[in-house]
Formats: sequence, C-alpha cells, structure tokens
Amino acid sequence: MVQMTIQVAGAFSGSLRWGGGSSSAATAGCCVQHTSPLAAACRSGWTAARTFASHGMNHNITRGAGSLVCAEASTSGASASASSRAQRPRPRRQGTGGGSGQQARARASTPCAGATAPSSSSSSSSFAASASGSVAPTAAASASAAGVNADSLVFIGFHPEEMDIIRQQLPAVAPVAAAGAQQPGEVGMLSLVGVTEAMLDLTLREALTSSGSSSGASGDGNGGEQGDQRPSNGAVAAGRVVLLRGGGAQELGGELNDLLTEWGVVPALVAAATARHESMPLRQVVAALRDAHARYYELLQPVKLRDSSSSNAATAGPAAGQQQQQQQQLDPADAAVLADVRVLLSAALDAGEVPSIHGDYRRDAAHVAVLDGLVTEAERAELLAWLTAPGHNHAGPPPEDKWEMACVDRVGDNATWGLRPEVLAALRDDPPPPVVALQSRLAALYPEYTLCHMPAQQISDAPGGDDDTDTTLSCFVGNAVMHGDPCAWHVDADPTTVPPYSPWVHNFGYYHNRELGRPLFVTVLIYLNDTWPEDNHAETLFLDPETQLGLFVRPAPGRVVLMEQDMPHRISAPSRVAPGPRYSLVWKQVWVPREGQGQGQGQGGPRDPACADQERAAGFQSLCRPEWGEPVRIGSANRNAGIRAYQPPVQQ
Ligand SMILES: O=C(O)CCC(=O)C(=O)O
Ligand SMILES: [Fe+2]
Repeated sequence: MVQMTIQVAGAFSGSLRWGGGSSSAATAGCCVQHTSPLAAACRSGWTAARTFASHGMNHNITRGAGSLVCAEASTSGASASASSRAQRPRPRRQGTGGGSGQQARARASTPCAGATAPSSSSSSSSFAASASGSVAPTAAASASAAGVNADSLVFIGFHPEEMDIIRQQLPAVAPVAAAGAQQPGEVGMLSLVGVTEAMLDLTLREALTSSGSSSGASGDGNGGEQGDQRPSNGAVAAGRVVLLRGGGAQELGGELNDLLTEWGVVPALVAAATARHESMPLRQVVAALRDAHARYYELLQPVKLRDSSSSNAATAGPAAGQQQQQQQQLDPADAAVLADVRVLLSAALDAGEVPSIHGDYRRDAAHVAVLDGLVTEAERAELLAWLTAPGHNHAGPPPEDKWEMACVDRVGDNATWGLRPEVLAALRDDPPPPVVALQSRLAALYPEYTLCHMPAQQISDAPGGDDDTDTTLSCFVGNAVMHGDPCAWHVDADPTTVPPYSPWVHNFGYYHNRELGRPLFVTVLIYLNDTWPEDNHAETLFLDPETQLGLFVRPAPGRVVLMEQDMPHRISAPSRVAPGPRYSLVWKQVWVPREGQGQGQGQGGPRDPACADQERAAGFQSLCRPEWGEPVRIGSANRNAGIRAYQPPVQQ
C-alpha cells in the first residue's frame, strides 16, 4: 500500500550514511550485509532513499566542509568525478489507474554532507592518465597552435536545461568568455562548450572549431537560445563527461563537481583533455574515459563462471562473436541442466511512466521470474551444507560460526540471522561449486549481459573506499528467517538512488532501472531448505504499490527467483509450525548490456538482434526473456486494471 511505502521511507529517513551523518553507516547502501557500529546488516540497499516522486527533483545537496566532490585530481589537474541533473530522476508520471500511485523510484534526496573526497594528492593515480595510457601533455599547447581557444570546458551529454544553469552560474566563479568569443579567446578566458549528439563523431579539435557555428555546438556564454544547436539529449546515452581543456579549465577541475552540485546539477565524470584527445572523435574519448574510470573504480566485477565460460569477464574476449562463443563453451553438464529448467512465472508489476535518459518518458514496469531446476538437488544440498555445516540440524538456528544476528530490513528493527561478512566475502571471491554453477547457467541464459556483482562498496561509500565507520559491504545476503522475525517491505537497490558522489553515478549517471544500454539491477535468490511444507509459510511477497496488489512465491527447495531490484518486496516470516529457519541466499547483481549502446564499457559481443529489437520496441530492458512469452501483468502493469466493471447498456 502506498502508506506502507511511505512508512518504509519514513522509517529510514535520516538513517542512511549519506542522509543521516556518520552514525548511520549501518544502513548505507547495504544491498548487502556488513558489519557496522549498529551491527546490523540490511537486506535493502537504498530503502532509505526510497521516498516519493515529488521529491525526485530535490537533491538538497549543500556544499561546504566535507562536501561531496569526488575529485581525483590528476597530475595535470584533472578530476574524475561526476553525475548529472540531466539524468536525475524526475517525478514519475502516473501510470494507468490513477490514485496516488507514487512510485518510489525517485531518489528523494542525495545529501552528501560528511562524504569525504579523496584528496587531490599526488598519490592518487591520474585518472586522465589511465584513460589515455600515459600522462600526456594537455591540449592547451596544440590547441593554441591551431588558433583554437586553449582553455575550454567541454560538457558532453548534459541536458539543455543543465547547460542553461551552467551558463548562468559559471561566470560568477570563473572568467567565462562571452558568447561567440572563441577565436582565440581572451587570455585567461574559458570558453564553455556544450556537445550535441551530432557532434559526438567530431574530434575534440573539430568540435571546438565548429563551436558556435552551424555544426551544432552550443556556444559560449549564453547559448541557451540556440535552438537545435543546444546539446541534444541523445548525447546523454554516450555518457556524461566534462573535458577540461587547458590549464585555466583544469584549475577549475577539482572544484567543478562541487559547483555543479551546488547549482543542482548532478556531477559528472571530469577529466583533463590531453593532446591525444584532440584528434579522437568525442564519442571515442568519452568511451575511453568511461572505460578507464570503470576499471579504476572496479565498477564492473564479473561473477565467477566455470572456466569454459569465463568469457563473461567484462574485459575479456574480442568484441565480435562473444555471445556465440559463450554459448558454445557452455559446459555440457550445465547445458543439460538448462534444458530442464522450467519458467514458472514471468511477471510485470509496478508500472508507470518514467523519464528516460534521453529526456522523454518511457513506459516502465518491474519484473520478476521464478525458475525451477536451475540448480540440481545435489547442488542445493551442497550449498546449504556449505553455508551451514555438513549434517547441521536445520530444525535449530543456523551455526554461529557462519551466521550472526545482523540482518535487518529497516533500521531499528530487531536483527535476524544473516551470514557473517567473511562468508559473504568468500561467496564472491572463492565461491563454492554450486554458486559457480548457478552463475554460469544464468550467464548462459542471459548472453546479452555481462553478469557482475553489484559494486556495493563503490556505490555505497565515498570513492576511495572505507570511511571512518569500518563498514564492510557485500554483494551477497544470507537469510535464515525464523518465526516471529520482523520482515519489512523494501527495495534492494535502485539506480536512481545511488549517492551522487559515487563513481557509479559519475560513470552511468542516474537512470531508472531497465533503461536501454544501462546496467540492469537484478537480485537473484535461491531457497535452500531440504523441504518446505506449505504450512511453514515464509513466502516472498511482491507489491504493486499503486494498486496494492501483488504476488507471492512459495519457497521450494532449489527454486530460483529473479527480480529487478527496484521492485518492492519482502519476506514473510515462517509460521509457528516451521521447525527452523527458512534459508535463502541472495545475489545483488548488475547486468551490463554487452552491446553497450555507446557506453564504452567494452564488454563482449553484440546482442541477439531479435532480442535487441524487441527491447527497443518495448523501450526498456527486462529480465523476462522474450522467448518466455508475454509476462503476466499484475496491478498497474495490467493495462486493464481499473476499467469500469459496469458499463451501462447503450440506449438505442
Ligand atoms: O528470502 C527472501 O524471500 C527475500 C530476501 C530479500 O528480500 C533480501 O535478502 O533482500
Ligand atoms: Fe530484498
């Protein structure tokens, strides 16, 4: 119910690390479990931030001590940082059915006080340098030789309204050249260039020389009125980057994201332009910078697969034909298991219209699927034994050497049993065979994606890693819920609610889950008990907030649930007759589209054209595979929901 969602949000407000100050570490971004001062792990990732669409525009970010810029100053003064109001979630339009229907996809606020930025000390490796392979001289020298204004701020992938704000605000803090004054600029003056989609295929030098001309650049200073010369939203898909060209621009670099944030523009990836960039098409420059940035911050952490199919690695393999290669290399045992997998449910709910990164709105719905047979009975038993102990008595609590009372859905709730951090770390770093088997089969089932662990640390914390709270994050959650345990509605994570100072946002921007070409946030869950009679209850519940309807999934040994992470859901506690805990193991993943849609992440091969076409037609990605047929539509996802039951007979 909507109220319920409000309560969930309310219960969390102020308790996130990025919302409530330093004592709130326990809830921050813990799509995962972690140790913390509150000694509680959280099933939900960004539940606290899950408030209402009406707040979606307000990031409430203030600048000041400990402000959020994640400047990673390079030796040449570049900074790696980012995000953008362009991709900032906007209020979600209501879907069918009316009602308040607030979808909690929008990030309510992105308070950043307390986030400490890595210092711009020389110890930090130069992000610009890693992008280009070496610390190259900046573009200034070659540019001035060409008669192009040496000092420029080149904004790529920013929406027109963002550029308007920047043009308005920047002159107050930096000497910005007047509109059209670019050949060459006055000494010390910065020219401000907004790059349109049409300009992405120009080299940096070409873009600068054509800036203000009919080629589509938005000019300096006040270019807001230039009609079709304003940066088009299409450029956002390539990524949001600010190139700092020349010493004057680079002086501003370390501060730029702070400024953008102060002005209400979500930061972006900021990098020094190098001489090498001068002759590269901007699209390529953006892709290379984003690749380097993703590598530097380890944003893409491919799951471990069987050796034969390890081509899932985001960095591995030639671009072409990888998908086929992965299928060919499928272990015959995995292929045999996959041939017997049954899709019991493929469903859509929680629908509405959401802003796309292109500036328009798209139809959206979240999805859940239930698969039986993805792991064998022997593998299920092996995994349960690995997570507990061989021969463990499952009528009693889980063994305390692997489990602790440390798992919560909401701050303040009593904790339930969760896996200890070292076990969670082992699941990622040294997974037992059943985990590798499941991951390999999922990778085979979804060849269009590179399956990665959610980079929980990078998403949760200020870049640079640990803050002062000694929080250990994990991309796995173990649940052993008992009768009477508190279980609350939550979402696991949502790409619209990642903190703005996180390198994830700098690279991928803000977007609603399922945006084409952007990583899909997916949770994978497996039920592990040997048996689970009906009377034990403990179903997983899924909610369509707008209609207050939903669906449930009964635990069954080895059953796997896939859900898009922004869908509200909860465990229901086992009944009194359940003799022991109900075990589930949960993966929090990001599925990175292989085609990349200009993302420049360099993964794998092309998507299956049929699949890609279907997605394009739908306007979004989904874990429900087209070959499974149309998903069952529930609540707001059912276009017939809310039609009049009684239609008066037509008078003749
Ligand atoms: O075990 C379940 O039914 C759901 C668990 C869950 O929602 C989580 O761990 O985030
Ligand atoms: Fe969850």
